Amino acid sequence: MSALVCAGLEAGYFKRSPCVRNVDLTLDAGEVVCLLGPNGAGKTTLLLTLAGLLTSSAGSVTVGDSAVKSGSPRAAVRSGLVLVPDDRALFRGLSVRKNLQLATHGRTRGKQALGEVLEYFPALAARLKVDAGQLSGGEQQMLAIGRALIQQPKVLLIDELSMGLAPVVVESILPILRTVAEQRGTAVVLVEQHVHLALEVADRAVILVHGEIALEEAAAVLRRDPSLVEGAYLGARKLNSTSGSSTDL
Ligand SMILES: Nc1ncnc2c1ncn2[C@@H]1O[C@H](COP(=O)(O)OP(=O)(O)OP(=O)(O)O)[C@@H](O)[C@H]1O
Repeated sequence: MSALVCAGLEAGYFKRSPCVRNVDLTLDAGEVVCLLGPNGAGKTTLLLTLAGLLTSSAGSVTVGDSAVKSGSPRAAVRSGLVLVPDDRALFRGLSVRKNLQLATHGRTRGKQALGEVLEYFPALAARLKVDAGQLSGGEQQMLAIGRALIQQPKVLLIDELSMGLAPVVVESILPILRTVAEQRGTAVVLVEQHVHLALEVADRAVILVHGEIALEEAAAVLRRDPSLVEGAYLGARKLNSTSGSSTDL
């Protein structure tokens, strides 16, 4: 059974002009998919819709064998869809420990889950008493991912993992996601601007252009032939040459 099936998904901010259309996406348990695409392609919109923070105007989302109610963050989390948003949404004035403990609220095995997170991110174990706002960008991202992992996601959605981070920091975090996917069977959808780094850890890439899937291909194929990625992006740039994409191909 697939971890996530998204069929004919359509969503956006205005009724008659969806900015994500016809999205069919299936992820197996333990699979890491990087969601790529130029600025404004609809990557964040798709993740927000999967996380129930936007209501879809068409299509369906299924996690395991359960249909997920659209537009309900609570239903999404209960189904196992957990989002790490691009702003990380940490409680900056609370300690690392408190941020993690809050995520254990209402969870059975909360303490064990917290311990597991510290095993994935030993850097956080040394910073438990420090306020989240005092952490480095990389540590904040680890905390945001750690907090999401405490929710025991079946599907982990990570938006702009590298936002504000040096590539070397991104390189240290990405393999941990791979390990999480392999050890826990968590499916991961990763939005990442450093395309070559994302392709190193992903099984598959999905390239969104103007809200629709323009290319879906095994990461190994795209690593061997990056021109396929460039081709999909360039198609978008021809139509939108002033957008100033910040993506690092
Ligand atoms: N809150 C909003 N209200 C109205 N339109 C929005 C809103 N957020 C995004 N959009 C528009 O929706 C479209 C898709 O944006 P989205 O942020 O999903 O793209 P993205 O692929 O994540 O881009 P980026 O890489 O720049 O973050 C864009 O045209 C954007 O201008």
